[in-house]
Amino acid sequence: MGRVPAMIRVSEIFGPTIQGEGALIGLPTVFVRTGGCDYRCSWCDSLHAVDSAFRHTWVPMTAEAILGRIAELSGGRGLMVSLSGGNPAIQPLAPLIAAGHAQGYRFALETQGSIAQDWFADLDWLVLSPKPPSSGETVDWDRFAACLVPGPQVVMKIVIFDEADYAFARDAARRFPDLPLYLQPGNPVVEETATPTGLNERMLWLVDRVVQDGWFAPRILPQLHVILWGNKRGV
Ligand SMILES: C[S@@+](CC[C@H](N)C(=O)[O-])C[C@H]1O[C@@H](n2cnc3c(N)ncnc32)[C@H](O)[C@@H]1O
Ligand SMILES: Nc1nc2[nH]cc(C(=O)O)c2c(=O)[nH]1
Ligand code: SF4
Ligand SMILES: [Mg+2]
Repeated sequence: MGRVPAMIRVSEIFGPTIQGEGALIGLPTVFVRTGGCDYRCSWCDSLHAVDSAFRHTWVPMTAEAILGRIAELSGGRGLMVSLSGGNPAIQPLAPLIAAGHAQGYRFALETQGSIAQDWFADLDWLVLSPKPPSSGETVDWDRFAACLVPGPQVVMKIVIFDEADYAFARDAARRFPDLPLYLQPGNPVVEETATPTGLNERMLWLVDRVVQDGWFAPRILPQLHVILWGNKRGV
């Protein structure tokens, strides 16, 4: 009997669009958003992939089926695939990454760093996004450090809403001085039907804060997709 392929729980697959955040900003990307998360950040902009009330919308898919959909969306041309969620680290993604590489795709994975997997080593990019105090979650730094496997380009991306989050980012930078750091202002209005407000003001506050401190290591970037499309899903 053949092996039953492990199922990946998928909330949505969309693109190509541009990566709106962090190190790969602006790069044409297909997103695979998995369903389910071990965190529940107070300001999560992707609750439809976190809250179990949306569980009925998550579809179990094989790696082969997901690659088929990526190929449809990309016209079969290799491009960057972003594995996000929810927490994609809780899904069996190793076969998808291996088969996708063979077809010319590259893979970035976005995770909070709460769960490490051996197969992170097979990624091209690993975006670790430890959660600041405003999220209501608490980082286990030992678990976070366990995510730092050799292989992918690893970067850190931290969302900042307030002064306490800023202090958290400074502490994270002291703990992991070798990780390129991206700071991203938080979007406080995440309902799909609502228009985000005050994005410019938050960005300006953060730029000011960093520059006034003489802290010249991080890059400060807005969520480009939110500027362009607001809280619309699937972009
Ligand atoms: C929805 S999460 C999914 C991946 C993973 N669970 C994580 O948090 O890294 C993708 C990225 O969006 C960020 N994010 C979520 N809600 C946000 C908000 N309201 N404003 C700004 N960034 C947000 C997260 O911090 C993370 O960097
Ligand atoms: N365009 C675009 N860029 C993104 N970067 C991170 C996203 C995410 O929700 O993981 C995201 C997203 O949903 N859309
Ligand atoms: S860890 Fe990521 S997906 Fe999970 S609740 Fe927080 S922001 Fe949302
Ligand atoms: Mg998002």
